[in-house]
Amino acid sequence: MADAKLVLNGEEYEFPVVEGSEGERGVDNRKLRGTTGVISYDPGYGSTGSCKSAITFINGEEGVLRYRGYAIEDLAENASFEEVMYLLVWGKLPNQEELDTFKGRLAEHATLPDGVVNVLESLPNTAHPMTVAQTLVACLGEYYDDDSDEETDIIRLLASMKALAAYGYRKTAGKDYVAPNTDASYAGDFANMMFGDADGDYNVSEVLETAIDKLLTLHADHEQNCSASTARMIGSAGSSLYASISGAIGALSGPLHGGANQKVIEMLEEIREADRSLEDHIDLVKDKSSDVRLMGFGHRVYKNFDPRAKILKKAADELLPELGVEDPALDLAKELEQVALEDEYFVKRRLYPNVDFYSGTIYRALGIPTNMFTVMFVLGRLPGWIAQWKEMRDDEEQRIHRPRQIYIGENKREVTPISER
Ligand SMILES: CC(=O)SCCNC(=O)CCNC(=O)[C@H](O)C(C)(C)COP(=O)(O)OP(=O)(O)OC[C@H]1O[C@@H](n2cnc3c(N)ncnc32)[C@H](O)[C@@H]1OP(=O)(O)O
Ligand SMILES: O=C([O-])CC(=O)C(=O)O
Repeated sequence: MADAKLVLNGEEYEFPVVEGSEGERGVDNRKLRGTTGVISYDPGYGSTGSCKSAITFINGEEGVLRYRGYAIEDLAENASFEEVMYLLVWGKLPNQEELDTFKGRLAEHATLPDGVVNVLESLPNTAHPMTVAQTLVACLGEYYDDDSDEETDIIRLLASMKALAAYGYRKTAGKDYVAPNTDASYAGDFANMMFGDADGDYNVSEVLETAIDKLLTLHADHEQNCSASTARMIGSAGSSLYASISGAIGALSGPLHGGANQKVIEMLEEIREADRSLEDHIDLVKDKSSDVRLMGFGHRVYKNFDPRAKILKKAADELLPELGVEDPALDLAKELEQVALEDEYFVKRRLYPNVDFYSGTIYRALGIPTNMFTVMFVLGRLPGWIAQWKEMRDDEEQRIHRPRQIYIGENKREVTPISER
């Protein structure tokens, strides 16, 4: 039986190849495209480049984030979310004519097909909004009876997402659906469908519209994170855009990923309700047996600071007074950040607030219910997922995503009769 080699933390180990595998059949793996005889063990893919990408650049040491070369700070300040969507998906900032055409196409596809609304109606009111979003995206493509092309699917999905998100909320709130307003901005239309009066005129304040627009931009892409990788993984099998994005929503819902924004507010509430000191909470987090993490802290790539967390903290400080909202959770979050950043445990592991730490206090001030926070993330991240999916599909080197494993199970065995086991 041949042995194969495993490289683990720079050291080589030998392990037996199970009979019948390529090694045994005498295929020299190294001669096959991209299949090496040595499989590196990299759980969680911490140091595996899964693709080449021209979309988003991150320097985790310096806290730099750029979409297509533009700094996140610049885009948040000087570009609308529609421009950012266009930039991510089509690779350039649109000129006025391109932007108008894009907005026109979004408006054309903004109304949800009746069948999708029927599916929404059939879901239980207790379903988590992320389950609702994932379900509706998975079936959206089934309700168009034409042979659509890739570009139309992209537009449809981008255009539908704001109604999918807002209607999910209105259904559980027992409110009538508000029709899309094709003259409004993306952020404004979402806000109107979410909070507007079904019979009333468009009446979204500039503060609300601007805040949502910026939040969406800040969340719009983040290279090969878990959900974007999921979209690429699913799409690499030739699966549809809808299937890929639906899977990405499932990945984002997890508390270690986008679901952390909901968990942060729940954690802050729990600390307040239990009247627990911040030091005690930090001790709980540090106690590995508690399995409690400081939600909204830590990041695979940022090891110094997350630029979005800085922007969001400042935005929360400015926006809450502007909205006339006082939220003790914001002060608590700031104090908790301070206590954590002075603690050796966090310093040593280079754990800092991530994008999810302050976003929830803003969502809450805007009137968005806690269980909708991660759906807000979906709304922002959608163009990033689409851009990643499209880039993968357009890449000539692309092939089905298929990591290998280090088999650690039993070697070849034979079935013994049940009476002898
Ligand atoms: C949009 C986003 O997805 S941003 C991330 C949102 N998620 C969260 O906020 C959840 C809390 N954070 C985490 O769980 C992690 O920091 C993640 C998932 C973001 C990154 O995980 P990884 O890169 O795999 O880091 P990993 O889990 O290996 O952590 C490294 C060390 O720091 C510790 N650590 C990491 N994050 C935290 C945290 N938030 N609280 C306490 N300890 C933490 C780990 O226990 C580990 O300690 P050890 O070396 O003693 O075992
Ligand atoms: O990049 C990651 O691992 C998580 C993510 O999506 C983000 O921070 O926006």
